[in-house]
Amino acid sequence: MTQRSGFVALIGEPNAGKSTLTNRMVGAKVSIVTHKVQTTRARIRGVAIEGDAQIVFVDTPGLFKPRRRLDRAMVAAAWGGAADADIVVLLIEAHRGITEGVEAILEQLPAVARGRKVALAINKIDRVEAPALLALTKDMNERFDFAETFMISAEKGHGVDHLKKWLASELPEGHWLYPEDQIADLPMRMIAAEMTREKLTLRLHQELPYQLTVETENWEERKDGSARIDQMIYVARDGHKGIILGKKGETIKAISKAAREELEEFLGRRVHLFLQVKVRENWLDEAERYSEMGLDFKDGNA
Ligand SMILES: Nc1nc2c(ncn2[C@@H]2O[C@H](COP(=O)(O)OP(=O)(O)OP(=O)(O)O)[C@@H](O)[C@H]2O)c(=O)[nH]1
Repeated sequence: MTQRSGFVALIGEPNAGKSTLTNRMVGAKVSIVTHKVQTTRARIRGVAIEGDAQIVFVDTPGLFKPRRRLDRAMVAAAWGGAADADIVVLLIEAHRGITEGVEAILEQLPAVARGRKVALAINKIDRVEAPALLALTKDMNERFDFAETFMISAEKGHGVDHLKKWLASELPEGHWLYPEDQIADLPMRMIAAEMTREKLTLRLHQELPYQLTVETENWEERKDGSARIDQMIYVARDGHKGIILGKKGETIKAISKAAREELEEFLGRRVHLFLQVKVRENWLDEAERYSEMGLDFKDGNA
Protein backbone atom coordinates (compact mmCIF):
# COMPACT_ATOMS: atom_id res chain seq x y z
CA MET A 1 0.00 0.00 0.00
CA THR A 2 1.35 3.42 -0.93
CA GLN A 3 1.23 5.77 1.98
CA ARG A 4 0.40 9.41 1.59
CA SER A 5 0.88 12.21 4.06
CA GLY A 6 1.14 15.94 4.30
CA PHE A 7 -0.06 19.19 5.76
CA VAL A 8 -3.33 20.89 5.05
CA ALA A 9 -3.69 24.53 6.11
CA LEU A 10 -7.12 25.86 6.86
CA ILE A 11 -7.32 29.58 6.31
CA GLY A 12 -10.24 31.89 6.65
CA GLU A 13 -11.71 34.73 8.59
CA PRO A 14 -12.26 34.43 12.32
CA ASN A 15 -15.36 32.37 13.07
CA ALA A 16 -15.41 30.76 9.62
CA GLY A 17 -15.49 27.39 11.35
CA LYS A 18 -11.88 26.24 11.10
CA SER A 19 -11.84 24.65 14.53
CA THR A 20 -15.19 22.97 14.01
CA LEU A 21 -14.02 21.53 10.70
CA THR A 22 -10.68 20.34 12.11
CA ASN A 23 -12.46 18.67 15.00
CA ARG A 24 -14.87 16.92 12.71
CA MET A 25 -12.21 15.60 10.37
CA VAL A 26 -9.91 14.50 13.14
CA GLY A 27 -12.76 13.06 15.13
CA ALA A 28 -11.65 14.49 18.44
CA LYS A 29 -11.95 17.82 20.11
CA VAL A 30 -8.53 19.29 19.42
CA SER A 31 -9.22 22.98 19.61
CA ILE A 32 -11.65 24.96 21.65
CA VAL A 33 -14.70 26.21 19.79
CA THR A 34 -16.38 29.31 21.14
CA HIS A 35 -18.67 32.04 19.88
CA LYS A 36 -16.02 34.66 20.45
CA VAL A 37 -13.92 35.60 17.46
CA GLN A 38 -10.20 34.93 17.28
CA THR A 39 -10.12 32.12 19.76
CA THR A 40 -7.47 30.07 18.04
CA ARG A 41 -4.15 31.60 18.92
CA ALA A 42 -1.82 28.75 18.34
CA ARG A 43 -1.36 26.64 15.29
CA ILE A 44 -3.03 23.55 16.55
CA ARG A 45 -2.65 20.42 14.53
CA GLY A 46 -4.93 17.50 14.31
CA VAL A 47 -4.11 14.28 12.52
CA ALA A 48 -6.73 12.49 10.49
CA ILE A 49 -6.46 9.14 8.76
CA GLU A 50 -8.29 8.54 5.53
CA GLY A 51 -7.53 5.22 3.88
CA ASP A 52 -3.80 5.12 3.21
CA ALA A 53 -3.36 8.83 3.87
CA GLN A 54 -2.42 10.72 6.98
CA ILE A 55 -3.66 14.30 6.88
CA VAL A 56 -2.11 16.76 9.30
CA PHE A 57 -4.34 19.78 9.72
CA VAL A 58 -2.85 23.11 10.55
CA ASP A 59 -5.60 25.09 12.19
CA THR A 60 -4.30 28.61 11.67
CA PRO A 61 -5.30 31.60 13.75
CA GLY A 62 -8.03 33.72 12.21
CA LEU A 63 -6.95 35.92 9.36
CA PHE A 64 -8.18 39.41 9.88
CA LYS A 65 -7.25 43.00 9.35
CA PRO A 66 -4.16 43.58 11.45
CA ARG A 67 -4.36 46.67 13.59
CA ARG A 68 -1.52 46.37 16.01
CA ARG A 69 1.90 44.83 15.91
CA LEU A 70 0.78 41.66 17.57
CA ASP A 71 -2.17 41.27 15.28
CA ARG A 72 0.20 41.45 12.36
CA ALA A 73 2.33 38.71 13.86
CA MET A 74 -0.73 36.54 14.19
CA VAL A 75 -1.71 37.14 10.60
CA ALA A 76 1.82 36.32 9.56
CA ALA A 77 1.66 33.12 11.57
CA ALA A 78 -1.57 32.20 9.82
CA TRP A 79 0.01 32.68 6.43
CA GLY A 80 3.12 30.94 7.69
CA GLY A 81 0.99 27.87 8.28
CA ALA A 82 -0.25 28.06 4.74
CA ALA A 83 3.28 28.41 3.40
CA ASP A 84 4.31 25.13 5.03
CA ALA A 85 1.30 23.26 3.77
CA ASP A 86 0.90 20.93 0.82
CA ILE A 87 -2.69 21.98 0.32
CA VAL A 88 -4.51 25.13 1.35
CA VAL A 89 -8.20 25.19 2.10
CA LEU A 90 -9.91 28.57 2.19
CA LEU A 91 -12.94 28.40 4.39
CA ILE A 92 -15.66 31.01 3.97
CA GLU A 93 -19.13 31.41 5.42
CA ALA A 94 -22.02 30.77 3.03
CA HIS A 95 -24.37 33.31 4.58
CA ARG A 96 -21.80 36.08 4.79
CA GLY A 97 -20.47 35.72 1.26
CA ILE A 98 -17.52 37.74 0.02
CA THR A 99 -16.84 40.03 2.94
CA GLU A 100 -14.08 42.60 3.16
CA GLY A 101 -12.00 40.04 5.01
CA VAL A 102 -12.50 37.43 2.29
CA GLU A 103 -11.54 40.04 -0.31
CA ALA A 104 -8.33 40.72 1.59
CA ILE A 105 -7.49 37.03 1.69
CA LEU A 106 -8.27 36.62 -2.01
CA GLU A 107 -5.87 39.43 -2.82
CA GLN A 108 -3.02 37.61 -1.16
CA LEU A 109 -3.97 34.11 -2.17
CA PRO A 110 -1.94 33.96 -5.41
CA ALA A 111 1.27 34.57 -3.46
CA VAL A 112 0.46 31.90 -0.88
CA ALA A 113 -0.87 29.45 -3.42
CA ARG A 114 2.32 29.28 -5.44
CA GLY A 115 3.05 25.65 -6.20
CA ARG A 116 0.20 24.17 -4.22
CA LYS A 117 -3.46 23.47 -4.69
CA VAL A 118 -6.01 25.70 -3.07
CA ALA A 119 -9.50 24.41 -2.47
CA LEU A 120 -12.52 26.47 -1.53
CA ALA A 121 -14.79 25.21 1.21
CA ILE A 122 -18.02 27.11 1.64
CA ASN A 123 -19.11 26.39 5.18
CA LYS A 124 -22.40 26.80 7.07
CA ILE A 125 -24.47 25.80 4.04
CA ASP A 126 -27.21 24.98 6.53
CA ARG A 127 -27.78 28.73 6.74
CA VAL A 128 -28.48 29.50 3.07
CA GLU A 129 -30.66 28.45 0.15
CA ALA A 130 -29.26 26.68 -2.92
CA PRO A 131 -29.42 29.64 -5.39
CA ALA A 132 -27.37 31.88 -3.11
CA LEU A 133 -24.84 29.11 -2.69
CA LEU A 134 -24.44 28.61 -6.41
CA ALA A 135 -24.05 32.33 -6.99
CA LEU A 136 -21.35 32.50 -4.33
CA THR A 137 -19.53 29.50 -5.83
CA LYS A 138 -19.54 31.18 -9.22
CA ASP A 139 -18.38 34.53 -7.81
CA MET A 140 -15.53 33.01 -5.86
CA ASN A 141 -14.31 30.91 -8.77
CA GLU A 142 -14.27 33.94 -11.01
CA ARG A 143 -11.92 35.60 -8.55
CA PHE A 144 -9.53 32.73 -8.02
CA ASP A 145 -8.72 29.50 -9.78
CA PHE A 146 -9.66 27.06 -7.02
CA ALA A 147 -8.70 23.44 -7.61
CA GLU A 148 -12.05 22.35 -6.23
CA THR A 149 -15.06 23.83 -4.45
CA PHE A 150 -16.76 22.05 -1.56
CA MET A 151 -20.04 22.96 0.04
CA ILE A 152 -20.04 21.87 3.62
CA SER A 153 -21.52 22.25 7.04
CA ALA A 154 -18.74 21.59 9.50
CA GLU A 155 -21.21 21.61 12.34
CA LYS A 156 -23.69 19.19 10.85
CA GLY A 157 -21.11 17.15 8.98
CA HIS A 158 -22.49 17.66 5.48
CA GLY A 159 -19.88 17.36 2.74
CA VAL A 160 -17.03 16.92 5.19
CA ASP A 161 -16.24 13.33 4.17
CA HIS A 162 -16.09 14.35 0.54
CA LEU A 163 -13.59 17.09 1.35
CA LYS A 164 -11.53 14.74 3.51
CA LYS A 165 -11.35 12.10 0.78
CA TRP A 166 -10.27 14.68 -1.76
CA LEU A 167 -7.54 15.97 0.54
CA ALA A 168 -6.29 12.44 1.11
CA SER A 169 -6.11 11.76 -2.61
CA GLU A 170 -4.21 14.99 -3.30
CA LEU A 171 -1.50 14.58 -0.67
CA PRO A 172 1.95 13.57 -1.87
CA GLU A 173 3.14 10.00 -1.51
CA GLY A 174 5.30 9.56 1.53
CA HIS A 175 5.63 7.96 4.92
CA TRP A 176 3.21 8.97 7.61
CA LEU A 177 4.42 11.91 9.65
CA TYR A 178 3.17 10.56 12.95
CA PRO A 179 3.52 6.96 14.06
CA GLU A 180 0.11 5.35 14.27
CA ASP A 181 0.34 4.58 17.97
CA GLN A 182 1.02 8.20 18.82
CA ILE A 183 -2.00 9.62 17.10
CA ALA A 184 -4.38 8.33 19.71
CA ASP A 185 -3.03 10.47 22.49
CA LEU A 186 -2.09 13.42 20.31
CA PRO A 187 -5.53 15.04 20.54
CA MET A 188 -5.54 14.39 24.30
CA ARG A 189 -2.24 16.21 24.65
CA MET A 190 -3.61 19.11 22.67
CA ILE A 191 -6.79 19.29 24.70
CA ALA A 192 -4.73 19.36 27.89
CA ALA A 193 -2.58 22.18 26.48
CA GLU A 194 -5.68 24.09 25.45
CA MET A 195 -7.08 23.82 28.95
CA THR A 196 -3.96 25.38 30.44
CA ARG A 197 -3.93 28.06 27.76
CA GLU A 198 -7.53 28.87 28.55
CA LYS A 199 -6.73 29.30 32.26
CA LEU A 200 -3.81 31.55 31.38
CA THR A 201 -6.06 33.64 29.17
CA LEU A 202 -8.64 34.01 31.91
CA ARG A 203 -6.12 34.92 34.53
CA LEU A 204 -3.65 37.15 32.77
CA HIS A 205 -3.50 40.64 31.48
CA GLN A 206 -5.41 41.15 28.22
CA GLU A 207 -2.56 41.31 25.74
CA LEU A 208 -0.25 38.68 27.06
CA PRO A 209 -2.04 35.42 26.26
CA TYR A 210 -1.92 36.08 22.53
CA GLN A 211 1.82 35.75 22.67
CA LEU A 212 2.06 32.41 24.32
CA THR A 213 1.70 28.81 23.41
CA VAL A 214 1.34 25.77 25.59
CA GLU A 215 2.68 22.37 24.68
CA THR A 216 2.19 19.08 26.46
CA GLU A 217 5.68 17.65 26.54
CA ASN A 218 5.12 14.50 28.49
CA TRP A 219 2.18 12.35 29.48
CA GLU A 220 2.73 9.46 31.80
CA GLU A 221 0.13 7.01 33.01
CA ARG A 222 0.87 5.98 36.57
CA LYS A 223 0.27 2.64 38.18
CA ASP A 224 -2.12 4.16 40.74
CA GLY A 225 -4.42 5.27 37.89
CA SER A 226 -3.37 8.90 37.96
CA ALA A 227 -1.63 10.77 35.14
CA ARG A 228 1.48 12.92 35.26
CA ILE A 229 1.35 15.69 32.69
CA ASP A 230 4.25 18.04 31.95
CA GLN A 231 3.57 21.18 30.01
CA MET A 232 5.73 23.98 28.72
CA ILE A 233 4.39 27.51 28.44
CA TYR A 234 6.29 29.41 25.77
CA VAL A 235 6.32 33.19 25.96
CA ALA A 236 7.77 35.80 23.61
CA ARG A 237 9.63 37.93 26.13
CA ASP A 238 11.54 37.50 29.32
CA GLY A 239 9.29 40.01 31.07
CA HIS A 240 6.27 37.82 30.42
CA LYS A 241 7.80 34.96 32.29
CA GLY A 242 7.68 36.96 35.51
CA ILE A 243 4.07 37.91 34.94
CA ILE A 244 3.06 34.30 34.48
CA LEU A 245 4.97 33.12 37.52
CA GLY A 246 3.64 35.96 39.69
CA LYS A 247 4.81 36.97 43.12
CA LYS A 248 6.33 33.90 44.79
CA GLY A 249 4.91 31.82 41.95
CA GLU A 250 1.37 32.54 43.05
CA THR A 251 -0.05 33.17 39.60
CA ILE A 252 1.27 30.00 38.03
CA LYS A 253 0.16 28.02 41.07
CA ALA A 254 -3.40 29.28 40.67
CA ILE A 255 -3.35 28.59 36.93
CA SER A 256 -1.94 25.13 37.49
CA LYS A 257 -4.59 24.36 40.08
CA ALA A 258 -7.45 25.51 37.85
CA ALA A 259 -6.11 23.59 34.83
CA ARG A 260 -5.48 20.47 36.90
CA GLU A 261 -9.00 20.51 38.31
CA GLU A 262 -10.50 20.78 34.85
CA LEU A 263 -8.27 18.00 33.55
CA GLU A 264 -9.24 15.76 36.44
CA GLU A 265 -12.89 16.32 35.75
CA PHE A 266 -12.38 15.69 32.03
CA LEU A 267 -10.33 12.52 32.53
CA GLY A 268 -12.21 11.30 35.57
CA ARG A 269 -9.05 10.60 37.54
CA ARG A 270 -6.28 12.27 39.45
CA VAL A 271 -3.77 14.40 37.60
CA HIS A 272 -0.34 15.70 38.57
CA LEU A 273 0.25 18.74 36.42
CA PHE A 274 3.69 20.29 36.12
CA LEU A 275 4.02 23.62 34.36
CA GLN A 276 7.19 25.35 33.22
CA VAL A 277 7.67 28.68 31.51
CA LYS A 278 10.25 29.22 28.80
CA VAL A 279 11.07 32.19 26.55
CA ARG A 280 10.90 31.41 22.86
CA GLU A 281 12.14 34.57 21.26
CA ASN A 282 11.57 33.56 17.68
CA TRP A 283 7.85 33.67 18.27
CA LEU A 284 7.63 36.69 15.98
CA ASP A 285 9.93 35.27 13.32
CA GLU A 286 7.02 34.06 11.27
CA ALA A 287 6.40 37.68 10.31
CA GLU A 288 9.91 37.89 8.93
CA ARG A 289 9.45 34.74 6.95
CA TYR A 290 6.36 36.31 5.54
CA SER A 291 8.23 39.34 4.27
CA GLU A 292 10.82 37.00 2.77
CA MET A 293 8.02 35.75 0.57
CA GLY A 294 7.81 39.27 -0.83
CA LEU A 295 4.68 40.13 1.03
CA ASP A 296 4.36 42.78 3.62
CA PHE A 297 1.82 43.68 6.22
CA LYS A 298 1.46 47.28 7.10
CA ASP A 299 -1.27 48.94 9.11
CA GLY A 300 -4.54 48.70 7.25
CA ASN A 301 -2.93 46.70 4.49
CA ALA A 302 -4.29 43.30 5.36
N1 LIG B 1 -24.67 27.11 11.39
C1 LIG B 1 -23.41 26.68 11.39
N2 LIG B 1 -22.53 27.12 12.30
C2 LIG B 1 -21.26 26.66 12.26
C3 LIG B 1 -20.83 25.73 11.28
N3 LIG B 1 -19.51 25.47 11.47
C4 LIG B 1 -19.13 26.22 12.53
N4 LIG B 1 -20.18 26.93 13.02
C5 LIG B 1 -20.18 27.85 14.17
O1 LIG B 1 -19.39 28.97 13.89
C6 LIG B 1 -18.73 29.46 15.07
C7 LIG B 1 -17.25 29.58 14.83
O2 LIG B 1 -16.65 28.31 14.63
P1 LIG B 1 -15.12 28.01 14.93
O3 LIG B 1 -14.87 26.63 14.49
O4 LIG B 1 -14.78 28.40 16.32
O5 LIG B 1 -14.44 29.07 13.96
P2 LIG B 1 -12.88 29.34 13.72
O6 LIG B 1 -12.75 29.67 12.30
O7 LIG B 1 -12.05 28.25 14.26
O8 LIG B 1 -12.70 30.65 14.59
P3 LIG B 1 -11.31 31.28 15.13
O9 LIG B 1 -10.69 30.28 16.00
O10 LIG B 1 -11.80 32.48 15.87
O11 LIG B 1 -10.49 31.62 13.93
C8 LIG B 1 -19.09 28.48 16.16
O12 LIG B 1 -20.15 29.03 16.91
C9 LIG B 1 -19.54 27.23 15.40
O13 LIG B 1 -20.46 26.47 16.13
C10 LIG B 1 -21.80 25.25 10.32
O14 LIG B 1 -21.54 24.42 9.45
N5 LIG B 1 -23.06 25.77 10.44
